[in-house]
Amino acid sequence: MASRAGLFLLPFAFHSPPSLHLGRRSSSHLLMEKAAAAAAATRQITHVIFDMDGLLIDSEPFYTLVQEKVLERFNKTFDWSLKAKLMGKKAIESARIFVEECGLTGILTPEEFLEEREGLLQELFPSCQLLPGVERLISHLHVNQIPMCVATGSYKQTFDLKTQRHGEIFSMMHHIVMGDDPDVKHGKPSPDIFQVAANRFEMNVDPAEILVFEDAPAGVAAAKSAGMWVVMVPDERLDASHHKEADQILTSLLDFSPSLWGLPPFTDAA
Ligand SMILES: O=P(O)(O)OC[C@H](O)CO
Ligand SMILES: [Mg+2]
Repeated sequence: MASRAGLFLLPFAFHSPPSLHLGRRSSSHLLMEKAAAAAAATRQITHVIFDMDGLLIDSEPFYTLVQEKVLERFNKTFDWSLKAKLMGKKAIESARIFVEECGLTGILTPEEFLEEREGLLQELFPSCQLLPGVERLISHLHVNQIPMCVATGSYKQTFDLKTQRHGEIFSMMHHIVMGDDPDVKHGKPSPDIFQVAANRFEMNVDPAEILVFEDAPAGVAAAKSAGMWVVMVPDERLDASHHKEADQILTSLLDFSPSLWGLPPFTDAA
């Protein structure tokens, strides 16, 4: 379980391929290996890819609220074990899972569910706020000229609604890849969206020099399949069994330490 201190580094030697995991250790082992891993960190991160929903902006509670509303009509309840399967996926893919898992096949089609959900979300999305630590980290990476981008399962239409108040932050991104991008054949947990995002940086980037920030199990799996490192910032209601694949778990981006990944350290005391 990630320590409440917020920093939990899975034990691995930084020079090993990011997909190699040694599994969990006791906490004392962890602390030793964390120090060893940090000291042995030869892997320099040169580029960063951010997930969006639930990582940069607080849109996930709106998805939960609306999905609860839809289920109320059928006297069914929504829970986090289902949410864990939906997060980060392309809209139509998560809709199919929702209808099937909730036993609504033949009653509500995924397309009908999406239409109802997106209709309810239209009013909520414009009030999406940035999550803690986002503005500080993105501004810091921008000032230090670290290339970064966004890779989100959100479609363009909902992306514009969610980000309309945060133009300055998203303007610091080199590019933004969305769920309805024609080059993204499969949604997370397929690696497609992170591979497309990596290929759109100015220069060829070794996936092992890319750090991904994600909140969802599907996103973490996609980043690992793409051969990248991944910091997971999960909602505290997400069961810890979904944390396994991440290279680091944080309770908030406020706890992120850039120098642990070879990135320029924060200079403010914040
Ligand atoms: O990839 P994310 O986390 O920005 O999320 C995408 C949403 O789940 C879109 O439906
Ligand atoms: Mg997300």
